[in-house]
Amino acid sequence: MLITRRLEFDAGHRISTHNSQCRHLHGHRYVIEISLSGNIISDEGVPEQGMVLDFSAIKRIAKEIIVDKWDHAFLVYAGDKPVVDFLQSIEGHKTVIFDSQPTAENLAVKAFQLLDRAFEAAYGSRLRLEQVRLYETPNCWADAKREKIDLTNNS
Ligand SMILES: Nc1nc2c(c(=O)[nH]1)N=C([C@H](O)[C@H](O)COP(=O)(O)OP(=O)(O)OP(=O)(O)O)CN2
Ligand SMILES: [Zn+2]
Repeated sequence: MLITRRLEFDAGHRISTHNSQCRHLHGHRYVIEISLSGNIISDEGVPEQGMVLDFSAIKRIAKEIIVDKWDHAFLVYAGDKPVVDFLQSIEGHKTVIFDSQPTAENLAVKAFQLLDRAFEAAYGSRLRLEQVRLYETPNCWADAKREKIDLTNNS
């Protein structure tokens, strides 16, 4: 069985190497959809009877690991030096520095790597993170699927 929980957050970014609009500082209402596979719990009378996992448990982990950290932050590539320097000159600014450009693709992969570790720590082999879908706009999204991404570089 596959279940999915959707959450939303706001963040700023730019793609410093982009050849058009996206090189400018701007923001998005991002949407993240987290899909997990597992068996439906059939134990009689337990709170999660009939569920793979309570959707609120997915929300709790996603908020702690991704949403609360990225929401109202500026997501910036470490190699985008002018912007990194600018953001660091603002005392207390909420900035998240990535080792790659903050495209929908790279953010989906990063979210997958972080969430995979968290769900594995919490639920072991009972559940498996299968996909993280990240919408940058209602019309543009990227899917990080387990079988398609590198899980070795997840620092
Ligand atoms: N493959 C990717 N292409 C682009 C990315 C990306 O992350 N991966 N990102 C951008 C920009 O960040 C940009 O904000 C996307 O905006 P845009 O292409 O304008 O998307 P819209 O949904 O707003 O498009 P409309 O045609 O205006 O509806 C660019 N490319
Ligand atoms: Zn953008």
